[in-house]
Amino acid sequence: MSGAEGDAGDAEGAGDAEGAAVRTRGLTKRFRSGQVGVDGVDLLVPRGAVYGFLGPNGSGKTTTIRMLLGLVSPTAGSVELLGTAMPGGGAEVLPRVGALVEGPAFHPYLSGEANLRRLDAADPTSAPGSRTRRIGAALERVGLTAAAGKRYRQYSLGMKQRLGLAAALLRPRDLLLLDEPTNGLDPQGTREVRALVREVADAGATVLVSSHLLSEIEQVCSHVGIMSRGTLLAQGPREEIADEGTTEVRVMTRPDQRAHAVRVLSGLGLDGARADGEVVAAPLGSVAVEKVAQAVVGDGIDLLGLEVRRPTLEDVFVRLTGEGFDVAR
Ligand SMILES: Nc1ncnc2c1ncn2[C@@H]1O[C@H](COP(=O)(O)OP(=O)(O)OP(=O)(O)O)[C@@H](O)[C@H]1O
Repeated sequence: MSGAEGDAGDAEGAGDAEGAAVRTRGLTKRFRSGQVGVDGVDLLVPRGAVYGFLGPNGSGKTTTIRMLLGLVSPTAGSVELLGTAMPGGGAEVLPRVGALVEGPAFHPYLSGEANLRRLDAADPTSAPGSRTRRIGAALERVGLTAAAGKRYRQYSLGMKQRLGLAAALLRPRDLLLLDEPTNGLDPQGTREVRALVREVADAGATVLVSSHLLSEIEQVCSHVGIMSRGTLLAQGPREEIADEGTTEVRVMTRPDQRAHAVRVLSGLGLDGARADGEVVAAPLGSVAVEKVAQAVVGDGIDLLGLEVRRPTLEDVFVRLTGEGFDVAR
């Protein structure tokens, strides 16, 4: 795992920093109120990554994404998108960047389709001749074809999110920055967003996608960054981050045999063996799981089940912060 504390050596290991799609150094935002929303964040999103930008509500994800896009000016620190310094290089690089951020400028009385038409027409680099086809394709990709003619103000939150995504996808992008794209979507919509993220990544784009719901996004990410209270606690390839957690063995026995099972596991050198609800659990360490099974059965305990539980990102998050992650809406 790359420590987020500006450990350049580790951070380079997460990808070629020169070829990073997003690179920030010491990115900081102090609001007028004096509150520090983002504090010294060194983001490194390698090209081609799907980077899950994870953290509970209020941890600083939106403010960071807004600073990446030049919508909020940092108090300190620097931003590079696709190798170009922001905000100075915005005119050059932003056409290659699609963004979904809260409150996009959609007109409430125009239909979804008419809104996209306006946005597309405002883009000096988009060809008018292919506009209708481009808009139709974007609406189709986000599943809004049927609601294309409905006024924006009549859209549900999920439909608004989809239209925001369609706007981000109006043209081919090298980088997509999506702030909470699954907000307001039902499970089916959430699955569709994941599929869409996979699709644009497969086509070669880099995607940074924020979420306060780990479970919604974790499976689609190649990399993750974990935010808490304005700081980036960890970032790197997802597998490496998850490996920082502890693999546990969980033994199911009859209730009257649990204390006995705890003793057997402790006898194998598994420190921290304990009865945990219906099971007896312990960090597995370097002990092979079959040894655990043999020892339990060998000592006359009825082994009703055995599970090896690999650490999830949520376990890692809880260990790093001492706090729970939002797991439900
Ligand atoms: N304009 C502002 N003025 C003062 N404080 C702000 C402002 N914008 C955000 N904050 C504060 O900065 C912190 C980070 O907010 P931010 O919206 O970046 O978090 P987030 O991780 O995106 O959360 P969420 O998932 O709820 O959007 C919060 O404590 C928030 O209240």
